Amino acid sequence: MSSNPSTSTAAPVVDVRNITRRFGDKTVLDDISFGVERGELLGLLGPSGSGKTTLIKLITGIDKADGGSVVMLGERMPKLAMLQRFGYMAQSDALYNELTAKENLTFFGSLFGLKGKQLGSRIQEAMAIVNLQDHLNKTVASYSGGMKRRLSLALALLHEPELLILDEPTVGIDPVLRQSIWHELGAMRERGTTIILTTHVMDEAEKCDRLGMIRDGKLIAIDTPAAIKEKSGTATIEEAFIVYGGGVRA
Ligand SMILES: Nc1ncnc2c1ncn2[C@@H]1O[C@H](COP(=O)(O)OP(=O)(O)OP(=O)(O)O)[C@@H](O)[C@H]1O
Repeated sequence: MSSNPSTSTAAPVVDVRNITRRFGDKTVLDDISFGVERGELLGLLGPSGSGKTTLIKLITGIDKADGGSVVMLGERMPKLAMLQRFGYMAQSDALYNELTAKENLTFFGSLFGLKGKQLGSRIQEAMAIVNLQDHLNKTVASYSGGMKRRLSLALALLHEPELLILDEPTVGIDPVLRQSIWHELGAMRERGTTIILTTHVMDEAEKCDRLGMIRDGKLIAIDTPAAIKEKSGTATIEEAFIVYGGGVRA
């Protein structure tokens, strides 16, 4: 892996180096390093409170590390101008409830520089991906929790960013739609989109190119799901997590 992300075509899309984040006297992320390659789908897996969202916020530049660095697409984060270069879906939906889905999409689309016919067709495409095309003109206040998650995902996809950062994208989404969203994420990855997401769901973890397993703020393993299982001598990711996290290697 290149040490200079701005000069090599093989440079990671995201390069996290020795990241540490503390809140008060609590170390929430402890010396985490990894790179994400172009077109890779990296899953971050870990129990509640392990530090996944904190890590995502540091990558996006919403939060700043106490130590270490994040370089995204060759730029040291945080950097405001980078907001247009990636799509971000936060854990809690950042939507205007009193506006319709279309108005939300139009507003965020214009922030990303989309307008006219292009904006209109992107709105249709993004809403079709999350199967909300029939609910475009409803106010967000009338949406269910799962519909709001899906609209948040449509917003993150709207400007076809080269990097997608999704914090628990499929929470509250039924299994059928979850599968179709994963299908779409796979298609985007095939087209070269780099995807970083967090998940609690083990069968989703299996679909990632690589998995970063986080426990108590430490990256306890990062590898392909197959390699993680092989190295831990386990049949499932869930078991591997226990082996890595608890140190009770088979
Ligand atoms: N702004 C903050 N101030 C103080 N503590 C925080 C802050 N943000 C996060 N934490 C703490 O950092 C730890 C990691 O939180 P984080 O939200 O990153 O975990 P997570 O793995 O994303 O959990 P979940 O899966 O439940 O979303 C938790 O103990 C949390 O209480």
